[in-house]
Amino acid sequence: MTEKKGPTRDKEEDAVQFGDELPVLPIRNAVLFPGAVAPFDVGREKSVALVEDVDNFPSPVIAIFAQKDPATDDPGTEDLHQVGCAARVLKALKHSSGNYSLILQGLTRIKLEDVSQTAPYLKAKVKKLEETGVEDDEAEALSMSLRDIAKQVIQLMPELPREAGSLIDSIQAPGALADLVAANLDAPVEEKAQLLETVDAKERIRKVLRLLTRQLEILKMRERINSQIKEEMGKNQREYVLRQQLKAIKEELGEDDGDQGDLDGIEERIAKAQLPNEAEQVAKKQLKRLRNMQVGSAEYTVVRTYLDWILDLPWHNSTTDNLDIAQVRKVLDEDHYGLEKVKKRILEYLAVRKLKKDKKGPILCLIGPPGVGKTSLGRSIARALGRKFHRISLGGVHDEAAIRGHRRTYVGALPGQVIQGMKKVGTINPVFMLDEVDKIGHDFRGDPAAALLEVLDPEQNNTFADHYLEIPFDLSNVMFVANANVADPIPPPLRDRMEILEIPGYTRNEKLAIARQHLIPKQIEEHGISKTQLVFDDKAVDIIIDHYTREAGVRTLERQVASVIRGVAVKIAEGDTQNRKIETEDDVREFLGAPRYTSEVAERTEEPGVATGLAWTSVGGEILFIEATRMYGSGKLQLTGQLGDVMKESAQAALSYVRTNSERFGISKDFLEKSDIHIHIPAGAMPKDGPSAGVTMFTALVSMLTGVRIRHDVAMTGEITLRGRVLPIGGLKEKVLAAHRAGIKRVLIPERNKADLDEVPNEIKNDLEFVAVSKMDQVLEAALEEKLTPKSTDGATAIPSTN
Ligand SMILES: Nc1ncnc2c1ncn2[C@@H]1O[C@H](COP(=O)(O)OP(=O)(O)OP(=O)(O)O)[C@@H](O)[C@H]1O
Repeated sequence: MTEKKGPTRDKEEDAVQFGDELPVLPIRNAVLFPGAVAPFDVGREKSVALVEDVDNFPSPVIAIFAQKDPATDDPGTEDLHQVGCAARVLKALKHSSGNYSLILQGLTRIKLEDVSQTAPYLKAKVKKLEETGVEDDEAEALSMSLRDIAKQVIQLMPELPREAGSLIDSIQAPGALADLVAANLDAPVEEKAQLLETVDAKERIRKVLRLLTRQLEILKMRERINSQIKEEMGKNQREYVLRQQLKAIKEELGEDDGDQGDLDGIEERIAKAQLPNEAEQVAKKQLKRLRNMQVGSAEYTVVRTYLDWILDLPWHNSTTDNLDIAQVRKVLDEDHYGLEKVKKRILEYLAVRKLKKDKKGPILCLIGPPGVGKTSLGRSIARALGRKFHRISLGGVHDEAAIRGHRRTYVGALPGQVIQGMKKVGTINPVFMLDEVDKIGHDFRGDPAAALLEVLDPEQNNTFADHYLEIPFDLSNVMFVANANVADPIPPPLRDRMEILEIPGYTRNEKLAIARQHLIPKQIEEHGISKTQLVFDDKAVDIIIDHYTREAGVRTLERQVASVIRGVAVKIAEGDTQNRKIETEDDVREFLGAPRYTSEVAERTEEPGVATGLAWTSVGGEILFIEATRMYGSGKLQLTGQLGDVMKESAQAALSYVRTNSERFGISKDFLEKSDIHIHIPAGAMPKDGPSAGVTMFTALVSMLTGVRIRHDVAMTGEITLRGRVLPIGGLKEKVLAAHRAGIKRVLIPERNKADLDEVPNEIKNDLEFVAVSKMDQVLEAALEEKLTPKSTDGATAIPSTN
């Protein structure tokens, strides 16, 4: 739309007089409409001749016809559209080149008729075409919509002059309005020529409306696209400008904006890292992505972190194993006292590894109560082999992702503990300790045990797939060692892959030796005290073991020793130069306060009706007291102390056996007639179950009913039957150790458990008297202070007034 409009179109053309014959000026690529004022450049020979002759015309009016084909240089009438526009030459400006610029004002539609002259320029007869079409309501309505749409178009075309809108308002005649809009339409010459040919005003408006509406749609679309682009550009531009500013500020402050350099650094690292093929491909691809990303965007950070993970992993780094078995034995002995069986098995395991290079072997799993040195044995194996050590705690792990990581699509995703551990140790062959495999759980987030199986399986673990990493990682050189408190809860598929090595609790003498040889020297050194400044006498260590700890392992013992040493350290730091020897009860009390545990067996079993039993828990063996009492009632048996079903049933069985044999034991046979019996096992917060307390409950009942006390130095364990037999139980070794710790002298064990005594250390066996029993009568004989006298009369034992 390059034409400029003249002012309103009045009936001026009618005033213009022109004869039938007019000089013809062919124009290319444009159509002149009546009422329009437009500039034209004229350069063709004939056209220049025409312009130069204008002054000789009776009036400066010429005929303008558009060429059909703009390429025709010397058009005849057949090359022109047959409808054109008479125009007045308002101005003719001659250029130095000889060309002219004309300003023409379109006057009226004309039709080309006969040619009267072809040289020096075209002249032809023309016929004025009168506009047809009545100015009725329809014409009015059509021009209103034309005005409307034209205004919308003007709004969307900021390049048009502001007055265009008011110009449209000022033209009333529908035909003239159609011409005005047609002249300014963005349409091909062919279509404009057709508009010029349409003499009927209403018809013309319709055609213009069609073209204009199309233009409006195109403009709206352009607007939409523009605003979208602008929006995006705006965001990018803003970020770009801010980044440039940030860069400038950093430069001003002398800070290095090393992102690009950073990426070059990564490229170098990839080249040097000798990654496996797949990892290298991935790393290169990610680096390429990174280079095309906005530095500091969220995505950039994610990719950058991922690349760091790939590059930080030990794909090749390894330590050389020291498989000198004698040397390994020396290190294990240096770190741990005793544990002969376990150490022997570890040495065998390593010896096989030395001879047979394939890495398939069972996973060693150390099982025992807390503080017996399971974790520290793992550390010791690593030290002996010269490998790095890493510990993964599985206690309470419910989620598969803890082992195998989260997919990178998660916000804040990370690899699982295995890959994290590999990065931390930095070698492909560390010793990995899987802590507390018995505490592993599973829920809706997947089964960590299944993931762990994949980690441990030598068939699969050379291509371990972490969800975050997504590149296979070789774990086949890792030596896995597991530990747990008890074997039962370990998921069976995992247990199948493991070779269980049991570490029972320590005896008192072993604890003393461990303290003397390991814990005390280690703690003294850790606290920066010299060996002369502080000496522990064995007697003091015994006191700590007996009165300040009650455990199967040595963790509390180590803590208490450390407490004493800390106390001494404070004194030394305060300027006390005196060398100390911790020897007596008072010395210990000075640093540890009053004793925590006293032997309560004697005290508890002072009265009839209390028996000492032996239990086995995940933290080792324990002694427990079973109390029985009787009160007025109607023959009910009440059981308290959080007992499981099996234990309750064994209490029932014990009572039934007493009832069946009451008279033999010297108990009146109607002892239940007017009384209730209550059996309680204190330490009620701890759930207890299993049949092995049957013997103890039976003994407590008989003692209570006969009034004969149980020997305070006797403890017992065993399951009972209604026929009075004693059946074997589990965990004998732990139970015996617990009895020994509690100062018991005589232990009653089921006959069929006698073979298990082989596992009990000799020093303990020497301290204790074992009575193997197969019948309840034997139990009573060995446990009660007095022999029972059978009853032949009906005199029931009195119900105690207290209790
Ligand atoms: N036989 C031993 N010789 C020397 N030190 C020992 C021995 N047994 C345990 N210790 C020491 O006792 C402390 C506790 O051991 P550790 O932490 O390995 O126990 P743990 O069995 O792994 O316990 P948990 O099951 O609670 O993890 C460590 O300092 C360890 O060195």
